[in-house]
Amino acid sequence: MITTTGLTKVYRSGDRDVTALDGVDLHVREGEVYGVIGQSGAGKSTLIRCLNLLERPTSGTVTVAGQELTSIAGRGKRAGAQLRAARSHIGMVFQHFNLLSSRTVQDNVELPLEILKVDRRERSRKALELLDLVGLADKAKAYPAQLSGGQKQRVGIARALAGDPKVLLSDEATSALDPETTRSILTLLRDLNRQLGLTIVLITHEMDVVKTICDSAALMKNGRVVEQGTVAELLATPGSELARELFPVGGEPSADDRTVVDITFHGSAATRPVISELARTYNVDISILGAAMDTVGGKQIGRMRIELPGRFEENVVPIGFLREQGLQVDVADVADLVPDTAAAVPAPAAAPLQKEGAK
Ligand SMILES: Nc1ncnc2c1ncn2[C@@H]1O[C@H](COP(=O)(O)OP(=O)(O)OP(=O)(O)O)[C@@H](O)[C@H]1O
Repeated sequence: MITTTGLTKVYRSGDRDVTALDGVDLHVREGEVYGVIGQSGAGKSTLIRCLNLLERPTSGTVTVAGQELTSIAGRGKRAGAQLRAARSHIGMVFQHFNLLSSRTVQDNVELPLEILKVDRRERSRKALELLDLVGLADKAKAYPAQLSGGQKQRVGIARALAGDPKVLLSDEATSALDPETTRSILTLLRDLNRQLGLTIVLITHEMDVVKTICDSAALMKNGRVVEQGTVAELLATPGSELARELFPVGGEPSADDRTVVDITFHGSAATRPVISELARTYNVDISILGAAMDTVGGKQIGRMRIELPGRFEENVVPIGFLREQGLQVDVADVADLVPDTAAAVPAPAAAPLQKEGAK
């Protein structure tokens, strides 16, 4: 549904250039909820704004629903009309809602339809239908100031859907909301994705958002996408930072002559008794050091850190057994995990994906 190739954006800031996007190749499949995560300044906002050409990329291409937007050249009248038409298939939701305070809720939702020159009756019909869809049928005549944050975002979502978009872009849509309201907005986005077959790209700095509704995710750093794929693919990728952030498992070994193994379960492997099979088959004592089980995009996924007696060389066969079961198995470096040794040689800390402050 969305493909970018070599997407690059360089801003001129005073007398220096800032490369906000540095050759981004993104692939978003039709009907998926795709999360882009990264720290403040990683280039997430720039990426999402380039997807509907709110921001003109310096180079590279953007193709949405088969149409290459970046080939609609220039800023003339004709290019403007073409771009408006293409953009009507792409809705956008903003962190601070961007509602017009002087207009009623219904008139805010009708705004994109006015721009598309839809007649008044049809505009009104469509706006009321969308307000019903987002659960605000009774607020049509209210003004934004009379609404809660969550209700304002519902209006923002209804407005974004006015042009019957195939794609919805969400720029930190929940980061101004409290946790409960965040959950209700994420549920609404998930329902819209399923009911309307809407493809959703959302940018966020919260791993919980990815965990709650995303089928796929990309991690951005310094203007580049450093990891991307379905959540299951990421979990199956050795050393994936996103997988580690999604399912952090801690736990230190009881001594340094132990083997520590991180196991990722998904699909049918999540429900098989592999640990007890391992213990029985190899008559080995297994300690569970840490574990996290969760449901991601409706699928059960989990990670577990176990400890086996003896060093790695003594555990090659049991580890091979786990791999044969189709599990993702990563052998941890015990020297990094034992506190005394780790203090002498500090492991690089995984930077928390937190916003460092509002822009
Ligand atoms: N209009 C602009 N002019 C100059 N530099 C800009 C502009 N917009 C963004 N940048 C720079 O581009 C880089 C990427 O910014 P961007 O807003 O895309 O990051 P982000 O990941 O969305 O961050 P945040 O989570 O804080 O919103 C940053 O270094 C930023 O300072």
